[in-house]
Amino acid sequence: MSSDASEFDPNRIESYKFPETTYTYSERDVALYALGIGACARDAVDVDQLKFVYHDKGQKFIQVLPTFAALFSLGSLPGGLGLPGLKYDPRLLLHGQQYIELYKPLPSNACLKNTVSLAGLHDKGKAAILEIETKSYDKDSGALLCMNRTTAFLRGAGGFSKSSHPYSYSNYPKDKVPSVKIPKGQPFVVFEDCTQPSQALLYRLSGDYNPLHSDPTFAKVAGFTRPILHGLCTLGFSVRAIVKCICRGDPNLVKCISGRFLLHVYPGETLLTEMWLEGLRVIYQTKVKERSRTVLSGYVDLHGLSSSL
Ligand SMILES: CCCCCCC/C=C/C(=O)SCCNC(=O)CCNC(=O)[C@H](O)C(C)(C)COP(=O)(O)OP(=O)(O)OC[C@H]1O[C@@H](n2cnc3c(N)ncnc32)[C@H](O)[C@@H]1OP(=O)(O)O
Repeated sequence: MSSDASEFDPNRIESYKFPETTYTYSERDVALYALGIGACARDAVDVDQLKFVYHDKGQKFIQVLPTFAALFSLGSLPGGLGLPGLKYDPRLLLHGQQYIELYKPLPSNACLKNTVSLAGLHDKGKAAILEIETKSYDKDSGALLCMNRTTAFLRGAGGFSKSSHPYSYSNYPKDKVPSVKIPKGQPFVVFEDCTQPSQALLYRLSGDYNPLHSDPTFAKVAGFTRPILHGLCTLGFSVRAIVKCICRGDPNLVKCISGRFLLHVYPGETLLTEMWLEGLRVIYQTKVKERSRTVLSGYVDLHGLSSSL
């Protein structure tokens, strides 16, 4: 049976072969990203942060924060989500989740080859959930550096299932689904950080130019009183807090990162990142202080613990 080209067609989406893409970045991009997620904003000589924006203490290369890897996922989709069979309103797209596995320390400049595939597609009735997997290889050495699984929550695009059973496709086992239970006890540490009113305007220069984060009229159509912060910016603030407080500034202790965006953040709001340590897993949740609302939760797995902890 042929389907109408303007219809949401899960089979066409599933069979789409994404083109391979390249993504090149320099130390300038690394430093700009770090500033975009608030590094050194409160203290320009912070010993745990300066190395992410400057050749501190004569270091040869600027160090790379682990969440920088998330940029490769959006960078691997230069045409955005214009997939055949995917019918949705781009104004209603929200970032739902981000999952990152890091296999090697990220170089401070590189040319990457990205392979992209569909990781999941789910009909939630009021929304469609689309998951995209990106594997990033160093083009010169061929080494696999990291994998991203990016989840888009497409409001209003659900209801496309053809049977009574809601459509659900995943290319990874269900027990690998990032889920997190926040412990009942007091957090091991809480880190407070202020986002700036201009935070999203700075962060967008790292490559996500969606007007949801900069254009007041667009933001209103999307259902917000003003432009909201990029989810990946909030994730960057939270993981930077974990690198500072638990990894004692060492970005290479981070093995894997998982986060679910629970509520939007307005630029200028204060973020409180609460962290619990369970073995080599840091469970975290981030709250907006002014509204007492949790906006992000997830976990970060570490290779080991800093000896000074
Ligand atoms: C793929 C590449 C393109 C990515 C482009 C990224 C562009 C960047 C955009 C942004 O940065 S937007 C800003 C960051 N994101 C946000 O601010 C979103 C914050 N979250 C919310 O507002 C809400 O959580 C929500 C996403 C609107 C969902 O809330 P809602 O109340 O509508 O959902 P529920 O009724 O609780 O759940 C329905 C169903 O969906 C599942 N689900 C809920 N939240 C998420 C989520 N964040 N990610 C993935 N899935 C989610 C939930 O489990 C339910 O499923 P079932 O349990 O019923 O099976």
